[in-house]
Amino acid sequence: MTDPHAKSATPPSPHALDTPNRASRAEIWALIRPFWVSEEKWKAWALLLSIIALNLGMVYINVRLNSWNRDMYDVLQSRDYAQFKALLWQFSWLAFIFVAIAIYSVYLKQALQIRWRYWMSQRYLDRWLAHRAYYRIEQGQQGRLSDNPDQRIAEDLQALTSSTLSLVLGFISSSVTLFSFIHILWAVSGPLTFSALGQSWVIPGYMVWFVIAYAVVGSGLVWWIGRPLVGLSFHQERFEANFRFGLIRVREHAEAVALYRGEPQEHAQLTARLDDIRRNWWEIMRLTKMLNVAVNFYGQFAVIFPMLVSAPRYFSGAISLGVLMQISNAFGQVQDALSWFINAFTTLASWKASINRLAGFNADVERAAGMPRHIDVAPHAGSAVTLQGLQLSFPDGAPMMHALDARVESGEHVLISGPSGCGKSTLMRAMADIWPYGQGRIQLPQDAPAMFLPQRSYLPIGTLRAALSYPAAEGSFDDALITRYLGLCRLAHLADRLDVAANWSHALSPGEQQRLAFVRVFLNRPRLVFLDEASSAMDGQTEEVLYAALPRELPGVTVISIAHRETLARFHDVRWHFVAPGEGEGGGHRVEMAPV
Ligand SMILES: Nc1ncnc2c1ncn2[C@@H]1O[C@H](COP(=O)(O)OP(=O)(O)OP(=O)(O)O)[C@@H](O)[C@H]1O
Repeated sequence: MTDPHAKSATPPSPHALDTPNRASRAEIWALIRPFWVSEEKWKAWALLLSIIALNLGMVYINVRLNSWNRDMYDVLQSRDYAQFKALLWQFSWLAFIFVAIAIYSVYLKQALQIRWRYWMSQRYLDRWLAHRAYYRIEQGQQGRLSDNPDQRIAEDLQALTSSTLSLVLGFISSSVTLFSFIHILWAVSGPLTFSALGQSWVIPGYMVWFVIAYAVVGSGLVWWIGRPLVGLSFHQERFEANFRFGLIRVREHAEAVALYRGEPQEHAQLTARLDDIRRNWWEIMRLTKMLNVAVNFYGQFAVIFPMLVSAPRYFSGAISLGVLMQISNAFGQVQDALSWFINAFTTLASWKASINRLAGFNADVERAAGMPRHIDVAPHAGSAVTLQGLQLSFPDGAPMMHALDARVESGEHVLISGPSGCGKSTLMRAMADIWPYGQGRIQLPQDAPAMFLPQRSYLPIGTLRAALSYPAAEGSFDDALITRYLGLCRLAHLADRLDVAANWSHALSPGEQQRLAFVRVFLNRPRLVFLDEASSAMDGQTEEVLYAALPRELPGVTVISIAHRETLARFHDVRWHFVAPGEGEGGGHRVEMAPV
């Protein structure tokens, strides 16, 4: 059995960028809204409003610093030492408040972000694990349903929460900055008068128009050059995930790869994945280089541009040095704020992509949860397991098993046999209510807890005690009881390792893992036990010991087992044998019943 990380990962598709699900406004709202009206809402709103207040405080300090800038240069020009000292003090406390606000605005934003992400992730985990959506999404629906639920839950929720906050907070502070500094710029820049076409022209607040033109043209150019980077970085993430997944596969199947001497194959497929990363990375590098040319020229020129355009007024004596510096500073603020709006499109694009993928994931979970169940599995008051007109089909609707009517009395032991691939495990999946294809009715006794043992049991990574107790929580059983059953299942040598944490699916042999699964049965004491070749890796003698122990340790237990070894027949009362359909006879395998 594999590590849970590897289990949850499906091979990431390089086409994951193709997000056919375009989230509607209602879906976007449905994704964003719940947290803000949940039980967490008071803290969330308090944090958000505090952050907004801090951001507005920062804009205010920037406005104060802008006037300070003007005063400082004027004082320097007039060589007024007393005023110079006063301004230095003023700067000190302004800077102190600014630093404090800057630190706490980031800190509170991060706090809000983790609260929101945690809350959303919990909700998504609930939905993914409920109604066995996690299983149905993987089962038979590949290609149609969205890939990588693990990435949706881990990465997209993180991206959604952080990008939404950045966009909202950025929008508010950039709007306020823009409003405040355009106001200042308009007030201090004065009119530009010039002659053209034999006429005299006056442009009021001309710096405002210059900064708008500069930011729109400059940031627009930067955005236009950098636009393909959004897609490329998404691809990069996929390729990285693909590569990581390949490495995990080798790690998880290390023994099989080693026995097959599959290293050259593995090397080739890992190199192919690495090549994808490299190819995409070169594209990213090429674009980043072009982008850096634009960004650096734009940034550097922004330092002298406002001076250049206000120089005529300064040299004509219309404005002081302080005002020149104030214009330059206000120009920078307005330009930054405008650039934010232009660059926000990039963040918006990735935010929208995350939204689309999450909306797709939600739709898949809903579809999986609401998948029509033609096989009705229901509890009933009786003590028998009954199958009424149970037919099994393949996912495409082709018949797998003929209609079956059967009854398993409490305490009865049924052996299911038949050729490989005929549908034995599927019959058990149907009884476990995880196979939706087919029709008919299955009734299980309502007060009889059931336990299904597959050929390879799932062993959680953790202590041996936790693995033995699963699905019950660690600590549910006495050590003395665990030790007794370890002895019964011929695992006494593990008794002193109950507290050892390990990846037990790697540490134990397949036969030991199957014996461990039997310990679980004895500890959890179900009334119904389904064994799907659950002892196939054991030696015949141990297998018989464990089959014999079942009714002795769990008196009255009902056992339905699939097994290939004839020696096990004597532990059963009835045999259900799958018989292949004859020539020209459709409808899948027939099940014949006979006493053993
Ligand atoms: N998720 C699935 N999608 C499509 N076909 C499936 C799926 N699961 C099982 N099958 C098919 O259903 C058939 C029955 O499978 P099942 O696992 O029940 O066989 P089995 O009788 O238990 O075989 P074995 O003895 O080898 O374990 C097989 O042909 C298998 O390929």
